[in-house]
Amino acid sequence: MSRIAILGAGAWGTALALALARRGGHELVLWSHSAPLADQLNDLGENLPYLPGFTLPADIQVTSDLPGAIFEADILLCVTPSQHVRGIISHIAPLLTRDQILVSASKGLEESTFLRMSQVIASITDNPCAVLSGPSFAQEVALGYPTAIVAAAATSTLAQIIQREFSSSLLRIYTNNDVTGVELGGALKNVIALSSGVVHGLNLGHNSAAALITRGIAEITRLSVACGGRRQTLAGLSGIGDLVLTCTGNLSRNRSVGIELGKGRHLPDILAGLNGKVAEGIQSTTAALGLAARYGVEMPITEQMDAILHHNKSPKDAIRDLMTRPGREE
Ligand SMILES: NC(=O)C1=CN([C@@H]2O[C@H](COP(=O)(O)OP(=O)(O)OC[C@H]3O[C@@H](n4cnc5c(N)ncnc54)[C@H](O)[C@@H]3O)[C@@H](O)[C@H]2O)C=CC1
Ligand SMILES: O=C(CO)COP(=O)(O)O
Repeated sequence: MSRIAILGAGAWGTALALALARRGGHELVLWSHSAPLADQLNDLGENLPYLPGFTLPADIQVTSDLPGAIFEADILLCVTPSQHVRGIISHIAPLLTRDQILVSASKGLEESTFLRMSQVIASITDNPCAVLSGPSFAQEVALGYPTAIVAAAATSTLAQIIQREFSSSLLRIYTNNDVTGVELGGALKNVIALSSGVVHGLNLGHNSAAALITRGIAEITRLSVACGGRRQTLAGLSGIGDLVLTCTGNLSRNRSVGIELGKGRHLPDILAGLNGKVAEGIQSTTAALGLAARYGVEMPITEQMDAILHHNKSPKDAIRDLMTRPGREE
């Protein structure tokens, strides 16, 4: 039996803990950065703030003791919001043994450095690192609905270890050795999901959403290829798969934030209503534009999203400016 430490007790960490518990075969520890939340999880057996309605099996250990959680863990599944990954990995790096595997399931870019999560991790430790990404609303995974995602690692051996350890009849895992494409697909779809929410909030119908999904994958692919990813990866689960899910699914937080922006609400008010839940696209928009500038890649939707989020541009003006750009070949 291997021991898996799940670092992050938000919706996704909790849903993965439930999926792994159902699968069986692992000793599971779920770490929360918040001691009161860990106590509440232990007392109630339910994650009320982030994933209410699901009972955590008693054999999942819940703790806020980070060194204790990672001690003798074979796999450390890092599933905190992206902007906290550096702090947590820096904290545990001196405690890691060489063969402990790190897996990032966070979907975002570091706002200040534009780095993907596996790059953040590699800048701190040489431990093996893989990535999990793909279309997977936490609530649906917790409900046990069939879900397919990708395990990406530089070597197929490592990707296959993750495939083997996480697969079940409800969670199908494909492998991929294009870590760059898989991570950028997962992070950048959040930016387009925000924009898809904006057109929904403006009541602009289905054509506009389909246009954003299609032109969104075009700009995600351009940037990913410029960064060294494979075009084909963006046609997969962690590209178009996750993009379609989050641009159309009502469970997407990024899309929900976009809807509120489209309705004319201000970002600080919307964020206050999220009660600590993350919409990663907000920070990833800034980082994506930074990468786009570095590689000379055109990202018109991301640019307009940045203007709405961070420069008070009105959503209506942003859509008008997208529609009136000079004509292009598809
Ligand atoms: N919710 C979902 O359906 C999915 C989420 N993801 C990704 O998983 C990552 C985590 O998202 P969720 O679990 O949804 O989060 P969430 O929005 O449910 O909860 C926020 C999390 O941030 C934690 N947090 C707050 N301050 C912190 C700090 N200072 N240090 C460490 N942690 C802190 C909270 O304890 C909580 O675990 C994100 O990158 C997200 O994109 C990926 C797939 C599905
Ligand atoms: O990544 C997700 C599903 O694959 C969840 O998307 P949101 O963060 O927009 O809710």
